[in-house]
Amino acid sequence: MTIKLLAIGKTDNKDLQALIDDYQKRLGFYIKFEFEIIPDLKKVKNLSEEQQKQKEGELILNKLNATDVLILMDENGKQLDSVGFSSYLQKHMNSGIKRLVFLIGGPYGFSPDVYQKANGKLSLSKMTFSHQMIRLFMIEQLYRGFTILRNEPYHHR
Ligand SMILES: C[S@@+](CC[C@H](N)C(=O)[O-])C[C@H]1O[C@@H](n2cnc3c(N)ncnc32)[C@H](O)[C@@H]1O
Repeated sequence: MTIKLLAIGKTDNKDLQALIDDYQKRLGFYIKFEFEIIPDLKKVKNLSEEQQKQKEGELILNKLNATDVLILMDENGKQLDSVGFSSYLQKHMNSGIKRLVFLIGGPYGFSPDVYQKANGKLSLSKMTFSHQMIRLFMIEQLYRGFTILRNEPYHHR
């Protein structure tokens, strides 16, 4: 199985990018991992929030394969602890799917079309994080999940 993390908007912050690069590299030792950024929309001044979400949604849906399992990162989604998340990953790997896609929305969240296409929603907290920071938190949780599955001494229960 491949895990893909799809997000909207490039990170300009070099420190954040360096941490993402570090965890992305570590995660790559455990699983085929793809991280793709859809560039921010241009000329958004004249677009309402709804129109912006709709356009982002079209770009997102174009990136998906028919067989992908799509999980939206959403503060109102299902909450798991890290051990539970490692089991969640194992369950998806056992199910024989080709690619598990975790999607991080833009500043205003997801369009109705994207919600409709989703197979599930996952929350990292009831608090809202920036669309830039959540990608680091998610990659770290993926890495942590695989260290738990391998019984490696990164996660302390
Ligand atoms: C600034 S938030 C958007 C918040 C917006 N109110 C919404 O309706 O989603 C940007 C993106 O970060 C992700 N995100 C932020 N906090 C999260 C959390 N606690 N758990 C999971 N994803 C989160 C979601 O993918 C969200 O679409």
